[in-house]
Amino acid sequence: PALTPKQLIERIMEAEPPEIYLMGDMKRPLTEASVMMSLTNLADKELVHMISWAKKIPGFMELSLLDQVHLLECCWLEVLMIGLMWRSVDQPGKLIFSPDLCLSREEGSCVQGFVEIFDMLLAATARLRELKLQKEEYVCLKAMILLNSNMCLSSSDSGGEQQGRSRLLRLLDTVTDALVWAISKTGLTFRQQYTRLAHLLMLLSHIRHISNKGMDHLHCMKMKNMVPLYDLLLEMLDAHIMHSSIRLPCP
Ligand SMILES: Cc1cc(O)cc2c1CC(c1ccc(O)cc1)=C2c1ccccc1
Repeated sequence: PALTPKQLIERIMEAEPPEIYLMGDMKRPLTEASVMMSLTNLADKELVHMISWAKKIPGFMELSLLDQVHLLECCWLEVLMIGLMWRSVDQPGKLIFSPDLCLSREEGSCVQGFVEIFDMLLAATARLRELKLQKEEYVCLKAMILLNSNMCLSSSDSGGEQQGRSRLLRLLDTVTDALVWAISKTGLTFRQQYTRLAHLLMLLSHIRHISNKGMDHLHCMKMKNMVPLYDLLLEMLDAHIMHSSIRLPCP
């Protein structure tokens, strides 16, 4: 039986991952190495929760295992980043990586090449604040990032693949219906509702852009042995590098 938009949102809200504490792992003073070490430590923990989050999204488990892996490989940093933005929405000028790891852009500048990406993250976060993003809208957007990451690593176009693709698109439509439902609860006029839908969806292209910049930066950090990427993270990073055509030289 198909879920109503309200029921789908309730299921996705329940799937939300817990807040991760670094447990005092953040060594002061901040150095490039200590920041990247802490972010790697944090992200590695978050990825474990991200996988169980995805499996709780109704319909995700019905996709082929290959599709499930491809979607997560493609969007994991986008999902981490929209989560970061959501946690930071009430604290202008700061990025709340975790309750015990908040960085200002000055502190971020201690990592070479970080401040440009920080500013993009802070600007996108300011946009969420301006839009007064609701949690119901946030969880729909995050699920759309996963389902819309378009299997950028899509395999051959066999018959099964076509069936998988149409199932994925139907799933994406159910989350779109849930987002439209969440927006309709904000008491806006119809015109204001579809304008808000456009504003929220346009944010997704910024998040993809910031994630691509972050992935390039992370790759350079890895090449400089700045981040001890753990197995899961290494696989995720390598999947991106393997499938990205042009690799800019590390600055
Ligand atoms: C801007 C930038 C540049 C960069 O090189 C790396 C990262 C980031 C942000 C970020 C991040 C981590 C956790 C989050 O919850 C949200 C974002 C990471 C990062 C670090 C190590 C492993 C994985 C991801």
